Amino acid sequence: MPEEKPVIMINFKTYNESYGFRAHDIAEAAETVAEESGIEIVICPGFMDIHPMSNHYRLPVFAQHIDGISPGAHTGHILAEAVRAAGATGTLINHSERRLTLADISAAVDAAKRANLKTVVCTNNTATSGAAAALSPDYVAIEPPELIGSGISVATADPEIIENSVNAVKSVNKDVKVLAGAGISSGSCVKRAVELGSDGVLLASGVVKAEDPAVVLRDLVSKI
Ligand SMILES: O=C(CO)COP(=O)(O)O
Repeated sequence: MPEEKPVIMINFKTYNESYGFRAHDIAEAAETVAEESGIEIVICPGFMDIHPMSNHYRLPVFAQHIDGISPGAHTGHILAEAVRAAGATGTLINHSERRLTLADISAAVDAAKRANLKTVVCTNNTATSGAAAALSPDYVAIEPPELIGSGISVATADPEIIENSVNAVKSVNKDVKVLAGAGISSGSCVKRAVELGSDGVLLASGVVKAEDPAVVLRDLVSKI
C-alpha cells in the first residue's frame, strides 16, 4: 500500500449526465463520501462548471485540459492562470480523448506549474508513462484506450500495464505518483489497482453515468 491514502479522481468528461445540475449532484455525492471516508476525491468537471464547483464544494477541482500558452493573445485557448482563478487546483493533460504532442504536453506541464496547478499527465501505454514522468508532473495516469468507457476494469483486464507503468515512472522519477484508469467502477478495482502499485484511480463513466453516484462512490472507497 502507498504511504498516503489512495486518491480517487472523477473525470466528468462531456457526458450529458456531467454538467449543470447533474454536475452538482455528482459533486455533492463526492463531497459527502469524501467526508465520511476521509479519502481524497478530486472532481474534474467541464470548464464551465469549474467556478461553480469550486465555490460550492470543499473538493479539489481539476480542469480536464489546459493549453501550454502564456497570458496574451491566444483566442480560444485555455489559460492555466484563468483555470486557477476559477478555483481549480490542478489539471489533466493529454487524455486519450484530448491527445497532445510531447512538445505540447511539456508546454502544458510548464504552464500548469507556473500557475500553481497540480498536474496529471494521462498516458496510453508504458512507454508514454516513462516519457511523461520525465516531465516531473505530480501524477501520471495510465489508461489503456481500448478499455476506457468499456466497463472492463484495467485492474483485472490488463494488470501488467499498471505494474509496468509504475516501474517505468518510478525508474525515471520516484516522486511522481501513478494513477490507474479505464473501466474502474468498484472498490475491488481500486483495491487491486493499489495492490499493483498505483497511488489511486482516475475514472469517469462508473460514477458519472451511475443512477446514484453516491452508491458507486461509497463502494469505490470501501476497500481502501
Ligand atoms: O478515461 C477515463 C478517465 O479519465 C476512464 O474512463 P472510464 O472510467 O469511463 O473508463
